[in-house]
Amino acid sequence: MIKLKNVEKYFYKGEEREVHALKNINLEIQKGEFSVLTGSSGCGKTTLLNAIGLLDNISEGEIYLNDKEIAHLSDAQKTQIRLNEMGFVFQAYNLIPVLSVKENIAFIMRLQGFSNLDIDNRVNELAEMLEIKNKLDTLPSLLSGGQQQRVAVARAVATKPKIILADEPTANLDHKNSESLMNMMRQLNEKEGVTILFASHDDYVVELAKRVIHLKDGKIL
Ligand SMILES: Nc1ncnc2c1ncn2[C@@H]1O[C@H](COP(=O)(O)OP(=O)(O)OP(=O)(O)O)[C@@H](O)[C@H]1O
Repeated sequence: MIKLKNVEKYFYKGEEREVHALKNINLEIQKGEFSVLTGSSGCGKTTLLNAIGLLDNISEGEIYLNDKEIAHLSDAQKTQIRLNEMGFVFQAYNLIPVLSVKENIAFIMRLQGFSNLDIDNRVNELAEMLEIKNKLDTLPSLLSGGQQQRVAVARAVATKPKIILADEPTANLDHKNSESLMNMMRQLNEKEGVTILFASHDDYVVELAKRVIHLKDGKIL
């Protein structure tokens, strides 16, 4: 469903100094995969996730989503693809502090114009699966880190996007919460068939993925 062809990314720092952050990346992610991007700090994991998620432009190459080239669309078209086809989970949970947990989960659904009934049903279904049902009326700041990250996952999957991109989703969690978050993402992958691609340098988290993609110095090993 996702295909990268000869993708290159350069960052320019000042006039001459450049960082060649992605080098000739060729990668295919199939529908329903549960994959992790791994490698040491600075190897390009975030850059690659941001490229696939259309959060940053690539310097060369092509990116396809279901056979449609998406890396060279207009900003407005990219925004539509991000909104309608992708879900994002970041290490800082990026929840909206003034909205309840329920409204945070519902946020993207509201942007997409789902009915109140559909929103209620979906929020309840996810809250049950992610064990945050008794927290729906709470503000995010009153939750633990693990609970906040589960809300972020619920928000990302609420509209049933084609792919979830997660950058170090367990970075701020202890071992127990990391394990529980990974199990929940895996459950979502298996129950709802969501394609998941996440970045992590935590060996223990990497082991829980079904496919491991190693990056080193901007290249896939
Ligand atoms: N905005 C930027 N401007 C200049 N250089 C950048 C920028 N973003 C990333 N880089 C460089 O690109 C390379 C890849 O960085 P990236 O953040 O993708 O690595 P990473 O594998 O995600 O690292 P970490 O595990 O530490 O988050 C690094 O050399 C980094 O310094």
